[in-house]
Parts: sequence; C-alpha cells; structure tokens
Amino acid sequence: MPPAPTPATSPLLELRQVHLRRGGSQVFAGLSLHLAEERIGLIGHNGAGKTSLLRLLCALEAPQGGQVLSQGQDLHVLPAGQLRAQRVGMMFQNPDDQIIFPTVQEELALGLQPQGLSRREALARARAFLAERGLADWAERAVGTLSQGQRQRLCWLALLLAGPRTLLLDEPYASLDLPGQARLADDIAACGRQVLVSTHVLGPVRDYPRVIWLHEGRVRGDGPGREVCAAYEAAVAAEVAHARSAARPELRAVA
Ligand SMILES: Nc1ncnc2c1ncn2[C@@H]1O[C@H](COP(=O)(O)OP(=O)(O)OP(=O)(O)O)[C@@H](O)[C@H]1O
Repeated sequence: MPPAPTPATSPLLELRQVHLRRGGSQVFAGLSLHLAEERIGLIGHNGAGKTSLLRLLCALEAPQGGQVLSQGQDLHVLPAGQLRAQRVGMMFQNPDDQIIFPTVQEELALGLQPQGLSRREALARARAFLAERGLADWAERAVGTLSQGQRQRLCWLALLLAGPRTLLLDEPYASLDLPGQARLADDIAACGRQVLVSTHVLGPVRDYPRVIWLHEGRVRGDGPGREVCAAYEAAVAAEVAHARSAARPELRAVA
C-alpha cells in the first residue's frame, strides 16, 4: 500500500519520546526532537549519543519505544530501499563502514540504483559527476588506494550523487585537511538538501541556524549555532580547568 499523503506542516524528521538501548547502555530515554531546519549541527562529548541519533534517523537502529517520523510517517514502517533512500542517507564516521565496491565509479554508481538506472547508465553518470569536480582520474581507481581523507570525500560524493532529501553526516570533517574541510563546508552550503552534521569541529556549524548539544543522551543546548557552540565551549573550558586543578591541587593553592 502506498504511504498516506503527509501534511505539509510535518517536519522532515521527528523523534517522539524515543527510547533506545544499545548493548548495555540506555542511550535515549524519551528523547523528542522536531528537525525541520535545512542545516542542523549536532555536538557533544564522546558517547553523548550523536551517532545513535543519526542511526535512528536513517532507520539503521530501531527504537525500543517511541517513534521516528519522516514527514509524519514512521520511518520504520516505510518500505526499505527506494523510498527510504530518497528520504534519508547517511555518511558514516568511518568510510570503511560505508564503502562496498572496489572502484570509485562502482561505489558512486551504487547510490543511483534506486533511481532505476541501468548499471551502464549509472557508471556513466558517476564518471560525469567526477569529471565535473576535476576528479575524472578517480573513476577507475581502486578505493583501497585512496587515503583516509579521500575515502571520506568519496563517501560524501556518493551521498550527494544519490541525493536523498536529508543527508546525515557523522563526523565528516574528522579526516579532512583544511582545504578539504573548506570544500566540504562549501559543498554542504550549495547542496540544496537538509543536512544534519554531527561534529567535534565546531567552525563549520557555528553559523548554522540550529545546533543541538547532546549530553548523555539528553538535549543540553538547542538554538542558533553561535550561542550553542559558545555555551558548549564554555562548559568544556570549565570542565578542563576543574579536571586540571583536581589533578594538581598545588595549582589551586597558587591561584
Ligand atoms: N554497538 C554498541 N553497543 C553497545 N553500546 C553502544 C554501541 N554503540 C554505541 N554504544 C553506546 O551508546 C552511547 C552513545 O554512543 P554514540 O556512538 O551514539 O555516541 P557519540 O556521541 O556519537 O560519540 P562519539 O563522539 O565518540 O562518536 C555510548 O555510551 C556508547 O558506549
């Protein structure tokens, strides 16, 4: 049965009272979020739940309670494959968790399959896409010969070419050099899709209209990027100062 039409007011993505356990950890206990903005940053310490949230939003993880909605429809009851692929796609923190095929052009062509292209058409589109970016010589390269940062760039290009409505990026800046970070930020700015970026590199999300700060599975900050990033940095500075003075009590006496 085709999915029911959705009200125009439904946010692109929404979590309603989501409970998630992974292994022995209770990651979320009743998390609710409306994710309607076109650019959303996700920040927070290691283990805060950023990756878990992105995995829920592309149905790689199913909640034990609550709902994950895409334009008002439960993402977990939508047919997998074409429909889901057109709605949300994820770029993994580790490119090796994402890349399947041996060559760059095959990897890019994979994302075009749900659009109904033949293998030959998909490969031709992938080569043209690379050529437009001055990367024609990547087409037949073995993925294993790319550096970590280049593999991360390939994952981004694959997601961009597949073109789902929402792109979920998990630590996309982690392995990129400074020019690569600037290029990715420019690509994101130009891509015309909803983008959620989980990152420890705050610069690229500082000007986003919305940044969500997760802390131990709860929202500790949610608002304009400048404000939330500044609050997070202040909290980190205070934590570091506290940890240092706890480790070196003599410094407290001097201060
Ligand atoms: N496969 C798993 N099995 C069990 N627990 C997990 C698993 N993956 C994550 N967790 C736990 O879930 C919690 C949230 O982890 P998550 O990876 O979502 O955090 P994160 O904010 O993305 O962290 P990082 O910044 O280190 O990538 C952590 O306590 C983590 O130990």
